[in-house]
Amino acid sequence: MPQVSAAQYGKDHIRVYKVHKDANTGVQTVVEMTVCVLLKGDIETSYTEADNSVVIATDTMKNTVYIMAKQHPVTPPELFGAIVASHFVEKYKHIHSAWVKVITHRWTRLTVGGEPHPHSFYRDGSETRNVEATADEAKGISIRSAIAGLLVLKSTGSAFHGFYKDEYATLKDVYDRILSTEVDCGWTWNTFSSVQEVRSAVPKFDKAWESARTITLETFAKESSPSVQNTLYKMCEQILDAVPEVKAVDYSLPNKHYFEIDLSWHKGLKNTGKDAEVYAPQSDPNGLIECTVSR
Ligand SMILES: O=c1[nH]c(=O)c2[nH]c(=O)[nH]c2[nH]1
Repeated sequence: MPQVSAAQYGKDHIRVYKVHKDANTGVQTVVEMTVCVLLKGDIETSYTEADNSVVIATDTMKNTVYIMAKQHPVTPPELFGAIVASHFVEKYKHIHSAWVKVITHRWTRLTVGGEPHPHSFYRDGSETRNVEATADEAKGISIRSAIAGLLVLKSTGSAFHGFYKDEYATLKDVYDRILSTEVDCGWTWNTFSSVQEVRSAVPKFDKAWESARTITLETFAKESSPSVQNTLYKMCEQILDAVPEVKAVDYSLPNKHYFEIDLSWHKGLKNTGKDAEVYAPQSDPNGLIECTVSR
């Protein structure tokens, strides 16, 4: 007899924008998010018996996100994610776990004539601040905060040599290479027992995001990198040091390769090794280096 061994459902790509208007100064502040909600619980019969009585419509989930955004702060995203996730497990007896992902997009205030503009913004890059909050009846609220889509490149200060060589290996040791990656860096907080506890931690969330971002960028720039693996580990160590309330840090780093081009066929042009100037950026395949470092 087949049985449902795992099931969750929800609404993805709920796009929400919220503006805060300061009545005294006229300064407006905006937040744009893309939210995903996935619910688990006693919902098997909706799959096996077409029993829709247990189904909170995904349309209802979308409405709920709008209402929560109206009634509560949407920043920091850790708090908003926890509020939305907890709502579903508290409101519906048969829902035992809710996973909410909040992707916050960048709207950076424009500077006009040297002054911050009161209501105009620009998208400075595809980087996003992401939060996954899971409210679980039994386990409390777990939160993973992350930086995603942060594209970086260094034109020197990276090497890769001494790797395993056998009859399948063709890559040569390289002592000076281009290193480029799109950072996905996450940090998982010690579990919270309630939304109230998340609320008490509010000042820590922005600070942790700033620390993780600065550590990532500065280590990437300053470190003479022997491999993506080792540079990534050094970033994890520093974030664990900087944010005592997190229990684990993870990175997923694609290695975006830039290949040298031998142009010697054209009038003996030198364009390899120390003479390399023109490279061919590769879109695929790419290396993918991942690691989680826990205390
Ligand atoms: O930093 C690197 N790590 C690898 O595991 C690897 N593999 C590879 O081909 N190039 C690189 N670079």
